[in-house]
Amino acid sequence: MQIVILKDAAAVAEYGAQIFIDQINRKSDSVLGLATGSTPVALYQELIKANQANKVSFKQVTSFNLDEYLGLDGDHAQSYRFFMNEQLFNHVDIDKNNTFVPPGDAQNPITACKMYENKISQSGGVDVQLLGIGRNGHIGFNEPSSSLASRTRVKTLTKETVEDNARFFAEGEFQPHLSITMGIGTILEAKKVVLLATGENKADAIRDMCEGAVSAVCPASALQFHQDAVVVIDEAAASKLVNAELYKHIESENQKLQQYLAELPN
Ligand SMILES: N[C@@H]1[C@@H](O)[C@H](O)[C@@H](COP(=O)(O)O)O[C@@H]1O
Repeated sequence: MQIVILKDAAAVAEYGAQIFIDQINRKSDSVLGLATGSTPVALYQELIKANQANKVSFKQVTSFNLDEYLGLDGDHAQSYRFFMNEQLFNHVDIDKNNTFVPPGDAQNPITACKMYENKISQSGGVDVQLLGIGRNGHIGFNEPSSSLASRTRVKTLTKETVEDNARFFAEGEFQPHLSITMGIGTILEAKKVVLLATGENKADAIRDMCEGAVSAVCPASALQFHQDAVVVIDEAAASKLVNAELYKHIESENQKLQQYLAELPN
């Protein structure tokens, strides 16, 4: 795990966005795994800015979102499809036909999950997967106790997650307690994974993910098994890490190495 600790949320968004921009500029038909929640919004803003400044083009990009509420169709203002359109897709040159979000309105959600998995495989697999993290360590909607080998499936949300996400729903409005989410096994197959977290309320989850045992109690800890997982966090989210100084030291050494490699003659 590469753990990058930056001063604030704006720096986290910029750093994360640059990974995606570099990826697309290296491979124009990249397959991106995308995430919702409030944390990625600033990263999406950076991508929109870069697209509008012609620094990156999404014309040949394909995307797969992590998850969706079961029971909401894509026109529902709280659906993750709607969120992605509003926060990113409507503002960049991506072909929306190449953007996939699990169908929250599927008549048969079990079949829909299998089809979603097949679609990811047919696309060649995800090149870079963006992730946020829930306060309880969930990724996508893989709540504690999720199998670390799980595939895309229907998951029940915990009371904590329903409460955390209630802020987006109007009082009395139907709020789903079920979701369709990529599994942890699905996420681990992405060639690269970038997890962003900001703010003190994520500090426990970040500590458990990076320094705790690999366990279904903290689903994000499965990323310890990923060969190329980058955790980009601000000082507040890093505040409970025992080895924060070590990670900063490694990062500064890593940057010197990158600089050295960049200056090597071809
Ligand atoms: N399914 C999403 C997750 O993918 C996201 O990581 C989490 C944290 O969201 P936020 O970034 O708003 O804290 O919220 C939801 O539960």
